[in-house]
Parts: sequence; structure tokens; C-alpha cells
Amino acid sequence: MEPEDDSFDFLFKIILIGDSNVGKTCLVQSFKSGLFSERQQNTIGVDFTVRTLSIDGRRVKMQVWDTAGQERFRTITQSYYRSAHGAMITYDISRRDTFDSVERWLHELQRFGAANLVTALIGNKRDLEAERQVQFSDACKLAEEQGMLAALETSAREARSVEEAFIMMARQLLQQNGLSVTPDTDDHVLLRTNTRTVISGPALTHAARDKPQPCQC
Ligand SMILES: Nc1nc2c(ncn2[C@@H]2O[C@H](COP(=O)(O)OP(=O)(O)OP(=O)(O)O)[C@@H](O)[C@H]2O)c(=O)[nH]1
Repeated sequence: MEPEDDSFDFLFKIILIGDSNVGKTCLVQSFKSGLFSERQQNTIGVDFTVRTLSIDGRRVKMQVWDTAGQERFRTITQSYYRSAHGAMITYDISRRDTFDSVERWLHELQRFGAANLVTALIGNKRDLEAERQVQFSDACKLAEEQGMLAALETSAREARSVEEAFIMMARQLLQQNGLSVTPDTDDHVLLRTNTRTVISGPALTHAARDKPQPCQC
């Protein structure tokens, strides 16, 4: 993990949204420290974490906003949407209802988020395969229909594909800022079948929704 320091070349603000208990706080902790702790308090309002990544020699500071999934905090959390560059809409692969909520979360982003917001669909708790209620193909389909950057499955518990999700977001935002980014050929390769990552298009944002790209799952 890179040492934290104050200098950076780019700063991106990423917001995590999704129903309560899907594992947003655990994902952020995993990204920050690589650790998983079983017992988490429900987030009150919004929590804030920072980690600087090194991508193609550029220091990319990721400011991550972990929002409360509970309805009663909705007014507070919505006020953070506008300044986000990227949003991860998170659901729990073992709870269908959390996937069914994704379109509602997308609608909120459309209402309150920036027009060029990059969105990714994150199916967390991939370790709970035996309790799976959402097929990855359904997530791919939805991500494609909604013009999202990607659909990924993660496990905060096993630290699987968590870092990749944030790196994918950072790379996309770099590209969106006109920077060339080398193809993923290192350890953080995306589009690997074992991470079950699917990029649905090169630069899909809300603005590009009317031009869907083929899903590769
Ligand atoms: N099996 C498994 N459990 C997980 C995983 N991630 C989180 N959990 C558990 O899911 C529960 C909820 O996790 P949180 O991170 O607090 O969920 P949240 O989405 O932040 O919830 P709110 O703060 O209410 O929005 C906790 O009991 C975690 O231990 C995972 O990848 N696998």
C-alpha cells in the first residue's frame, strides 16, 4: 500500500451509495487499509476517507465518501452527490431487494449528481455464493442499459476486487480528463474473468446513456 502523503496530481471524489448493510463501509475500509471487521455500526450521515493511488506515475488522490444507506439520512447524503466525480452504486449479491433498489439510486444520482458523473455497479459479498440472489448477468445487463462504466462483484470480507474497483474508477476519470492511461496490463488488470469485471464501454457517463456499448459478460 502506498504511503499517504499530501502531494497529488489529481483529486477525485468518489461517493458510495446503496441500501443499508450492503457493505459500503467495509468496502471503504478494505480500500483504505485492506482490513475487514465484522461488526460495523450503521453509518450516520457521511464518512470520509482518503487514499492516494499511483497510476502510470501519477499520484491520484481518492477522496471517498461513504454514505448512510438508511432512508432517514437521505437529505444529508444527497447533498454530497453534486461534487462527486464518480459514484459506486452498491448492492448485496445475497439480497435481491438491494439490487432492485439500484434503479432508485440511479434516479437520485440523475437528480442530484453532476451530468458527467461516472457510475459503477458494485455487487458486494461475493463470498456468499451459496446465498446468491442476484446473477452477475443481470447486473451486467442493468449496467449496460443504464450506461454505467462497469459491473463488478467484490468481497470486502476477502478483499477481492475492491482495490480494482477504485482503480478502475480512477483510470476512467483520468481518461475523462483527457489523460492517456496505459491499458491494464499490470496486477490491477481489469476485464479479467476471475475478477468478474465487465467494462461496458470506454467512457460511459450519464451523458452517454443514449449510446449504450455492448456488455462483455
Ligand atoms: N459476507 C460478507 N459480509 C460483509 C461484506 N461486506 C460487509 N459485510 C457485512 O455486512 C454488514 C453491513 O456492512 P456495512 O459496511 O456496515 O454496510 P453499509 O452498506 O455501510 O451500511 P449503512 O452504513 O447502514 O449504509 C456487516 O455486518 C459486515 O460485516 C462482504 O464482503 N462479505
